[in-house]
Formats: sequence, C-alpha cells, structure tokens
Amino acid sequence: MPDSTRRGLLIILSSPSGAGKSTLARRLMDWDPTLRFSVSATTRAPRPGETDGVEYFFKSRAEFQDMVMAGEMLEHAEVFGNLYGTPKGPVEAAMAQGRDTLFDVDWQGGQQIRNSALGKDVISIFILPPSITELESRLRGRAQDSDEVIRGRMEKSLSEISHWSEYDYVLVNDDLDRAEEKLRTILSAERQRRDRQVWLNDFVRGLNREFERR
Ligand SMILES: Nc1nc2c(ncn2[C@@H]2O[C@H](COP(=O)(O)OP(=O)(O)O)[C@@H](O)[C@H]2O)c(=O)[nH]1
Ligand SMILES: Nc1ncnc2c1ncn2[C@@H]1O[C@H](COP(=O)(O)OP(=O)(O)O)[C@@H](O)[C@H]1O
Repeated sequence: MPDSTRRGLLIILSSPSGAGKSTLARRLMDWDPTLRFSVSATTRAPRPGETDGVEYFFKSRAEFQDMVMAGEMLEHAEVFGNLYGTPKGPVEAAMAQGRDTLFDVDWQGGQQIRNSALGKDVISIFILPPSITELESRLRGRAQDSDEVIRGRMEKSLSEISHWSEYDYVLVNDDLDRAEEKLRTILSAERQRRDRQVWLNDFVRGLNREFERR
C-alpha cells in the first residue's frame, strides 16, 4: 500500500545474463503487485515479444544520449555493446509515494545507484547460476538470442560474477521456487526494518513532545 510517510526501497537485482533475474522479478511482482519495475531505456533492438515501454524503452543512440545530457538518467552504462539506463523521474515519484521499486541492472548500474542520493534506501541482490553449464543452457533455452550474442554474454559472465561481493545478498537460482522464496524473505525482512524505523521515529518524537509538556 503506498504510504507517503515512509520511503520506498530500491531493490537492485543483478546477475550474469541468463541467470534468471527477469524471471524472478516477474514472479516477485505477481506475488506483490505494489512492487514497481523500473523500465530502463536501451539502444538494444527489441526481442520478439518485447513491447516498447514494458520491458524497455527502446531508443536510438542519439535519443539515449539526449536523455543523458538532459540529466534524465539515474544511472547509465554500456553493456554488451549497447547503452542501458534508468530514467530518474519515475523512480523519484515511486520513492515519494513510499512504493518499492525493482531494478534489473548490471554491476555498473548497481554501483551508480548505490552511490547516488537515493543510495541509503538500496537493497542489492546478486543472483548466481548454479553452474556455468546451466547458465549457457538457460541462455540457449530462452531462444531469444543468436549464437554470437550468446557467446558474447557467456564471455562476459565471469566479469559480472566477479562483482558479487558488492551486494547485500547473494543467492543461487537453482530451483526457481526456492530462489523466489528467498527473495520474498529478503524483501519482507527489509520492509520490516524500514517500517520499524518509521514507527520508531514517530514514537521518539512523541516522547520528545511529552517531555516538553511536563
Ligand atoms: N546499468 C544498467 N544495466 C541495465 C539496465 N537495464 C538492463 N541492464 C542490464 O543489461 C544487461 C543486458 O540486459 P538484456 O539485454 O535485457 O539481456 P538479458 O539480461 O540477457 O535478458 C543485463 O545485465 C541487465 O541487468 C539499466 O538501466 N542500467
Ligand atoms: N531456476 C531456474 N531453473 C530453470 N530455468 C530457469 C530458472 N530461472 C530462469 N530460468 C530460465 O532461464 C532463462 C533465462 O532467464 P531470464 O530471467 O531471462 O534471465 P536474465 O534476466 O537474468 O537474463 C529463461 O528461459 C528462464 O525461463
């Protein structure tokens, strides 16, 4: 439930391509429809079935650079030869409404969001595949990318994985149901921590007022 007295959390999911972050993000949003997905802008071509404004805002390089120059991006980075970035406005609006936002960004985006003015409300989660063989078979099984694209993503997988220790939580996406359950647990616990802080702030303000009245 949106609540203007509390801040929204920024929940960052990163992983090597194919480890399952989009799948897990979709499941989390089915579980909790109040979660908002941060739709990134990208210069990558749409895959079959992808819709502009749903999975991504598909942009030309010039349009993307204009957004960057206009200061509209919370973060942006080049990944696999394409530009990706997070539009800032919708994130700030969600934060102000106390709505939690999910981000599917690479390690560079994770670092930039953590170091931004919104960094104190970030919860970051790194998702590992159970094995490199399974990672490749998921990329192939998704049947969305050419052999060359899959090869490029596999080549970059270890450098993405090398950033795991920068994240608050790391989980292995072996069994999908179990991985989703772990994500739900993380989110529930972090929300409780956030809400406790809001509640305690109010409570201590009350103690102060009581003290002044005496
Ligand atoms: N820094 C950054 N990375 C992004 C953003 N959106 C997506 N990515 C990352 O770009 C990479 C490629 O994403 P995509 O083309 O959808 O391929 P997929 O991860 O294989 O489904 C993934 O690591 C995403 O997490 C963004 O807004 N900023
Ligand atoms: N735990 C899992 N077990 C088996 N297949 C999975 C699992 N998680 C995701 N997948 C499948 O692996 C492929 C890649 O998942 P996806 O969510 O697109 O990865 P990412 O967003 O990290 O690139 C998809 O076809 C998805 O259905």
